Amino acid sequence: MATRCMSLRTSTKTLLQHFESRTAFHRMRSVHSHSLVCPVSGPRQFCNAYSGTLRGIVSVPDPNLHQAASLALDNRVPATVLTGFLGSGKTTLLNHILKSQHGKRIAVIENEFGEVDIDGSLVASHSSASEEIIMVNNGCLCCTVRGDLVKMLLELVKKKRDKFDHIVIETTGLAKPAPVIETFCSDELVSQHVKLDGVVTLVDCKHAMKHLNEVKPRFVVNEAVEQVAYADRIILNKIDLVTESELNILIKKIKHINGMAQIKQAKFGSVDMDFVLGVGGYDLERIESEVPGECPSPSSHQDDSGHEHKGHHDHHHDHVHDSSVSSVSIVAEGTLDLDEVDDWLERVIEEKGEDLYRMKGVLSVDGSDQRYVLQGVQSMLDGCPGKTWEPNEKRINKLVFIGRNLDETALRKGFSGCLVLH
Ligand SMILES: Nc1nc2c(ncn2[C@@H]2O[C@H](COP(=O)(O)OP(=O)(O)OP(=O)(O)O)[C@@H](O)[C@H]2O)c(=O)[nH]1
Repeated sequence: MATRCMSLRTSTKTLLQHFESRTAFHRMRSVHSHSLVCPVSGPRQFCNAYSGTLRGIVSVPDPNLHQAASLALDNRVPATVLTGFLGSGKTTLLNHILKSQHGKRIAVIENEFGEVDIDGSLVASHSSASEEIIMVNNGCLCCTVRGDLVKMLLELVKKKRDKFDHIVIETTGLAKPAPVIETFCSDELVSQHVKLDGVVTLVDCKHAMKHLNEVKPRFVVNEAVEQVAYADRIILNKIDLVTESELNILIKKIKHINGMAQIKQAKFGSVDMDFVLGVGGYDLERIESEVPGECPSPSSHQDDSGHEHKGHHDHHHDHVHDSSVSSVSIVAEGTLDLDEVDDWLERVIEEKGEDLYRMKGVLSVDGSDQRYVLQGVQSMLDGCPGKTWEPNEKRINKLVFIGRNLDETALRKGFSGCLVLH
């Protein structure tokens, strides 16, 4: 049975220990009492949210509870977070989801600013009666009503678990996705019953560029950028309102921010349901198909500041700090010293703090015939051994980082430092 860790990165050698101890959960816990390990097929117990400067593994779950949980198959209910700027088409997509024939019973959590639940009535009037629609009013899920989200998720799974198969959470257009995502990891009870399936971001093709380019005061988050950065799936909606060249410029911009998410174009949120539901964006088992095999912008590209990078396939040019949110993809052949990777990623997380949004990777580890897959959200890391390399297969490492002020040169250097030279 493979093991998995989900941890705040403080102690060293964690990845290595998880890799080496993948068949020995109990041994693992005693060897590395700070780690949080659970079987790959069982429910993730919880992980720890970053809290200020406190960086440590907070607790180890009760072994009995953990064992019981690991025995049960993962029957947690999947949850999709629907995000996107004001008016981008979230409610339109939600109605599409509720009316489509996907065979899933959907519970909806709506988050509406203001006292009148307009979106709720819009959704309710369009959908069949079987869906459960819960409103969270007067606040934004990402801040004031995050506790309400926890309460609602728990109420849903405890009292009505047999009535639905999937939860869709529509956030307000001004919501920051990170705190909502963290709710699924940092709340122990929620993570026992609900698993985050994916973050689906709606982009209003007509107005997105303006919002993405908006310069905010220092320390003020550009929500539109963050919503794109955290997405597992991006729907470029309202394509009927833009020209092809406008659309292409927008796509380039979005891929620069998030080189990992799959993108689809749509009118009135009309996309296949398997693009939205059952994404598995946080499943280590599916990481490999999610990590792109190439750098997202192989040709020369222009960033927000308008300065051009004479890029080429492997981006080996000197890249100064990009002050915006962007993604850096590393695709390179070779084998890595997992111990070094562990130290390096720990340093990256320490240094970047909350500026590191998302990370996914498939690594070739020295001395092992299995891939090592990992993913992270901010300071949380989750990793485990994956599929076996074929005997003659090229061992290509793929790593994608999405965040603010990413120093591509430093990331590439850090990665190279972990390669084993034979
Ligand atoms: N032309 C056009 N209009 C669209 C499209 N998708 C949605 N709309 C319209 O855009 C408006 C806003 O759509 P909503 O689905 O309410 O957007 P929302 O993201 O839920 O809006 P907020 O809840 O205010 O953030 C509605 O009038 C929709 O009918 C599209 O693809 N093309």
